[in-house]
Amino acid sequence: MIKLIDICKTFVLGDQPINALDKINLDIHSGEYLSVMGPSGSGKSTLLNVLGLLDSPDSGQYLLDGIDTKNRSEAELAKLRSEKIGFVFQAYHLVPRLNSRENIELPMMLAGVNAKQRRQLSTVALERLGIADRALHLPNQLSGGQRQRVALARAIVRKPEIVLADEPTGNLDSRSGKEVVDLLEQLNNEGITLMVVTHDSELGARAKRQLQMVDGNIVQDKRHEPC
Ligand SMILES: Nc1ncnc2c1ncn2[C@@H]1O[C@H](COP(=O)(O)OP(=O)(O)OP(=O)(O)O)[C@@H](O)[C@H]1O
Repeated sequence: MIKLIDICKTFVLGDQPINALDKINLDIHSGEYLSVMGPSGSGKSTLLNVLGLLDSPDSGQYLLDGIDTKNRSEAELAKLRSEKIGFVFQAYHLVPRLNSRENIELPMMLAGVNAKQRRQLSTVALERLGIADRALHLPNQLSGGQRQRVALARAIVRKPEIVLADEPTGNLDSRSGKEVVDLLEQLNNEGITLMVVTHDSELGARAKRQLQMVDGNIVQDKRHEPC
């Protein structure tokens, strides 16, 4: 489903180049559940951003469902993103002046989905995430856990093939965090590929495949042995 070949991404701060991704090679198959761990600055978020087509690599090849993502226009990338990828971020990234339903519908609106279909899909997502009674609330009228549910509803509303989650429980208390993880894992059980970046070793250990990054390299790629 995903193939990264010799992916490099360098940031230059002053005259100091930083190899955030240093020749990354990675194959991800449909339905996998991966965690990405590693020290701060090791390249985890950069990897997620490249996978999510939010950032482009400087060199190397990224194939998504066999499609070479290189030299694509922003419109083509946006289409691929909206059809195939859902994002969940630590800071939720909800639009403050839009209510839950509007936040969930916003990416569909930008993608040109008609109002009736948007309404149908957002209703299903709101119910699925247990926040139907919060449809008209603004983000600042919601708890952290509820905000993350809205963000999750927005991520899955168009049934993406892969959900990329960057510290999805980072701002949540342990109970809300567990609920969000349970929801993500349910999605994975239904076949969605799931990749979670986390500093939380307990959360990372739940994934069936665990990647460890150091200095822009994947230094460990461990799979759970079945009992
Ligand atoms: N936009 C940018 N400009 C300059 N340097 C950047 C930029 N984004 C990331 N970096 C650098 O690239 C390296 C990798 O950053 P990245 O955010 O991917 O690490 P991370 O493992 O996700 O860290 P953390 O766990 O702290 O979130 C870091 O050294 C960071 O300072």
